[in-house]
Amino acid sequence: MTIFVTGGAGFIGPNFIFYMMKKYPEYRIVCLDKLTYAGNLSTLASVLTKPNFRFVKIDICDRDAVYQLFEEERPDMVVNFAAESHVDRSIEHPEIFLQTNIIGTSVLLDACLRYGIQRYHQVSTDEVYGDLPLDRPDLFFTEETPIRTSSPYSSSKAGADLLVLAYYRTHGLPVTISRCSNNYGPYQYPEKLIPRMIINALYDKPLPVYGDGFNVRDWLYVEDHCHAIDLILREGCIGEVYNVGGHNEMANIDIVKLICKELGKPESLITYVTDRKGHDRRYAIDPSKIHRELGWLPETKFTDGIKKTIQWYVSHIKV
Ligand SMILES: Cc1cn([C@H]2C[C@H](O)[C@@H](COP(=O)(O)OP(=O)(O)O[C@H]3O[C@H](C)C(=O)[C@H](O)[C@H]3O)O2)c(=O)[nH]c1=O
Repeated sequence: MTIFVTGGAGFIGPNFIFYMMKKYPEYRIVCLDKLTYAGNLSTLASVLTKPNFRFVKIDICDRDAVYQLFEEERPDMVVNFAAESHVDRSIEHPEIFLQTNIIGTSVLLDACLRYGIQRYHQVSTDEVYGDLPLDRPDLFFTEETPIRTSSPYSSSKAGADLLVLAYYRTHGLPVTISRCSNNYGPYQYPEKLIPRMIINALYDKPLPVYGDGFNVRDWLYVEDHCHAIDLILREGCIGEVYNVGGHNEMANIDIVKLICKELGKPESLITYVTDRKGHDRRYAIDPSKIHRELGWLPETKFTDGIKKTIQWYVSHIKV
């Protein structure tokens, strides 16, 4: 079994590589990564010299290079984590997001068609469903919730999802899609809420909270997400979408206060700043489909996951 993991030097990608190499030591993993600002080859140091691992610096938009790699390796599966993922950056530079997230996906799909594949899995996001109001805690995103994007980032991810489903319908390509909620854990680039707040707090720098701080996200520990993708690869139905959520809604301000408390830092570091344009209010996933069909549930309690995450950053940052 050879698996291509794109975006494997980013955040969720390397966590998935470690998860799979530990669980399936007989698999060959080929990591494809462009090494953008958010990628870091040293993350993969512990696996780089393993005989069943190969790293290839490659842009998934580079059709010739991608085809060449498919020719050499003939992968059985492709799991596509490669994406520009930061909403704020997508507002400033949408074109990079359209390029990597849509064109890159289309190149991978074409390569899968050309060389044949057992499974193409697209790692997507709950942001394709838009947002939910704060005063309707009874509402959740299901797989039937209409696509209704807010940002260039989520629009590019929705476009990619539609393309993936079109390759299933048109060509019968064996695809699956997972739409996850906000991930947290080790190796996340510190532009995202949790690592940014941990690192700023460690340096006693201001903690910039957008708007009123009451926007809600549904936090999922990255290892639980990796487990869900593994299950979808093995037992998921071709052509299906699975929502993967932490069932763990929290307001941003509560997370920032918790981080201050865990690190023994004063809440006076918290600074309210101008809100993100088009800022989604609340994300909340109904994970009942993946639970019912594949038996998956998030296992990591937020109180444990956030402690592990803080500990990881503390041990990797020199203050
Ligand atoms: C960086 C930052 C963020 N925020 C707020 C904005 C959001 O309400 C929340 C989380 O923001 P973040 O940018 O970490 O993540 P989202 O915009 O929710 O999107 C994330 O989760 C989904 C599922 C993806 O698919 C995205 O790729 C991923 O970036 O904290 C602040 O208040 N201050 C800050 O400095």
